[in-house]
Amino acid sequence: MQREQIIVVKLGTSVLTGGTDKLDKAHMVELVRQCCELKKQGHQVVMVSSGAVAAGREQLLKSCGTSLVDKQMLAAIGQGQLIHIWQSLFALYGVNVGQMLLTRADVDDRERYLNARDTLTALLSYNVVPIINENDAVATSEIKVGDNDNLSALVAILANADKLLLLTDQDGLFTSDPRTNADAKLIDEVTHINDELRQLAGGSGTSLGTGGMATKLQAADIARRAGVEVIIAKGAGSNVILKCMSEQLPGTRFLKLTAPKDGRKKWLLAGPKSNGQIAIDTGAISALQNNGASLLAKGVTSAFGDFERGDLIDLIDTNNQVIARGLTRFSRSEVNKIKGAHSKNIAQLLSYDAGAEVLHRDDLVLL
Ligand SMILES: Nc1ncnc2c1ncn2[C@@H]1O[C@H](COP(=O)(O)OP(=O)(O)O)[C@@H](O)[C@H]1O
Ligand SMILES: N[C@@H](CCC(=O)OP(=O)(O)O)C(=O)O
Repeated sequence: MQREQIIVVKLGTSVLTGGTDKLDKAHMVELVRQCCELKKQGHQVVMVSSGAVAAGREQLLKSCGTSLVDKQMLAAIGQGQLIHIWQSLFALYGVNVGQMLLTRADVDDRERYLNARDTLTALLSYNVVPIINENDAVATSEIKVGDNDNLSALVAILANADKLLLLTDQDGLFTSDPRTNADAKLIDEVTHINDELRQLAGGSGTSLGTGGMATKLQAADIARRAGVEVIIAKGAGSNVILKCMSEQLPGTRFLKLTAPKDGRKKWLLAGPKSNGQIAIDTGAISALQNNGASLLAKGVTSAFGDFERGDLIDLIDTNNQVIARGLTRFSRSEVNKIKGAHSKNIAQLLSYDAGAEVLHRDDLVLL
């Protein structure tokens, strides 16, 4: 018997419509049945459901544009319809659902992140299935997560999940888009996500999906760092969710990494937008990566962007690769004054004593 787990199931538009221009309600029943079976086995289920725009398009019964405001309008029409369908299907099994519509701002701000986390935890503690989507009707590009793959990774972190199932219209990540390359091979296990792998993952093959495999890979990268196992698999067919749990399905499995124990570090991984970058030298990188050290001014070579004390920034290496992120103790102009300086000279350079660490090890996560 498996240990009880928290499982986030992300259902792409492709799964919910079966590639048509309508929601495939018969398949939605099948997905709900499996979620309820998991609950019977003692697991907790969180659903991240796309499909609001598709449902809106179906309701409007006439073609509508593809501009941001058109999509927002379709989402406003479709989200109510979508949650109504989920609610009635789960009710067949006597299971209640709770809707949460999130935007980037709900995870960027630590207070709002904690509020969202508390709501999610409370829903689970009452045996309710949270059904989550982006709040498309109000989210503009500045405050959007932008795709439900990345949103589901953030949800997996919020829910402290064990597994994230990204269900889509392909068996998993292939060596190239199988829609355009018949020789593409399924990659069944991923232990490292690097640029080579990222180049294999293309965008969506249809006008319905958002982000394609590229955003699924980004999501897998975020979630696995937070200790969540990620599986990309095909959402069509029978018993897909149950088969994913028992590893019987073709799919791409991303092995999880050791997660930081500290909740604040997990929040940093959930990816609040960074306000700038601090470039550091190889000595500093080694101290951070090998000794878990804090970042001292001595290792800083330059600073970019517009950041103040307490803002989230990325630490980059000499190839501009982000190697860590965290909360800075100095603004950009202060970092520029003290970069390369020995800790004992900082107070003199700034004319006040603000400590020696640019980023304290408690406030940073390695990537
Ligand atoms: N390397 C790849 N392996 C598999 N699918 C890929 C790859 N590159 C791009 N894709 C495309 O990603 C699509 C799935 O993403 P998307 O259309 O956003 O679906 P969803 O609605 O499920 O999120 C596939 O149909 C495929 O065309
Ligand atoms: N929030 C949008 C879906 C966005 C999205 O990422 O779509 P998909 O790539 O189909 O998972 C909607 O409900 O229509």
